[in-house]
Amino acid sequence: MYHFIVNPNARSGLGKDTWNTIERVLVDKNVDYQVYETKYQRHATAISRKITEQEGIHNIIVLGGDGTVNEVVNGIFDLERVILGYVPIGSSNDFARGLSLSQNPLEALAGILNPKECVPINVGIIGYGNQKRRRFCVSSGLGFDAAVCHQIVVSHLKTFFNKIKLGKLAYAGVALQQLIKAKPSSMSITVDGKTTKYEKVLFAAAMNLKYEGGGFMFAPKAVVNDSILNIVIAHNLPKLKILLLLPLAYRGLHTHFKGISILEGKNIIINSEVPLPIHTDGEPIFLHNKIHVTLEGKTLRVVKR
Ligand SMILES: Nc1ncnc2c1ncn2[C@@H]1O[C@H](COP(=O)(O)OP(=O)(O)OP(=O)(O)O)[C@@H](O)[C@H]1O
Repeated sequence: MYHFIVNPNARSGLGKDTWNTIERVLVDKNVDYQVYETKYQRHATAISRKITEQEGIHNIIVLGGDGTVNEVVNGIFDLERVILGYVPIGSSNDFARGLSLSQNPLEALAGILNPKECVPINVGIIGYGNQKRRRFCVSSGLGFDAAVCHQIVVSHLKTFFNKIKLGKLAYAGVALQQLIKAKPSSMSITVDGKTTKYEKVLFAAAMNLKYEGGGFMFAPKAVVNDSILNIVIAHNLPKLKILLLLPLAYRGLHTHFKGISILEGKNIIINSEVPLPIHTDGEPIFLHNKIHVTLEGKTLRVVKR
């Protein structure tokens, strides 16, 4: 039995259309499936928790964007008892990009129904506030990148630009606006017990996969199942230089420049002098000074093709 968790609203309604196409194939092929459409924020977490609380191995297929994958993974009761399939239709698709999954829905479905390769992936955990925790698959961090995610959610720009198939333009516009507003902060970053102080940090992100923000290859050396997180720190950078580095980051070339530091480790504590927005897989969480990032002990199997 395949459990499809579908965000009909992903990419401003494309989720529903894609599901209709997928469902025709499932009916045609006589596949045993159950569909659950998400109706509100975090609904996908409740659905996946309910499915995975049952005994046995569960085939869960997510149809949505990175945010829906994040919500589903946060609901999984036991990571080792799930095989996750993914039909990516979000605006960012960094999870699919980082794992080199097909971004063609029917091709992705064919792989899910007849898998040739599954990859075990590490799952990150961010701790913040009063003992709150969230899992992530792509990245989690604080500062500028999280501020962009916040603003995207409150501005409705993404809905408009998605409708005219230019979702990425919404991110570019908001990123520019947030860059102008950004006030870099001092941070002390402890990785596996070693603390380094950084001045004027624009953002610090713990990355499990290479890409975030809709295709920025911020961590070119990240490997999804090496049990190591890459911590990308952008610090002491004039804003004009950041504008020049962002396009280079699409190809991972920003790492050659002063002001970009990348650390590696699995137990990370970030203390910021001022409270900053934080995010998990692009889903915003409000302002915090301190985060603790690490990895789950168990991996999650994802159908690759
Ligand atoms: N029925 C719904 N109506 C409105 N929002 C929903 C609904 N179902 C889920 N959501 C919320 O939509 C948000 C974003 O969804 P998702 O990530 O699937 O698509 P996206 O934003 O288009 O893609 P991406 O995250 O890759 O940019 C999630 O935070 C989720 O909680």
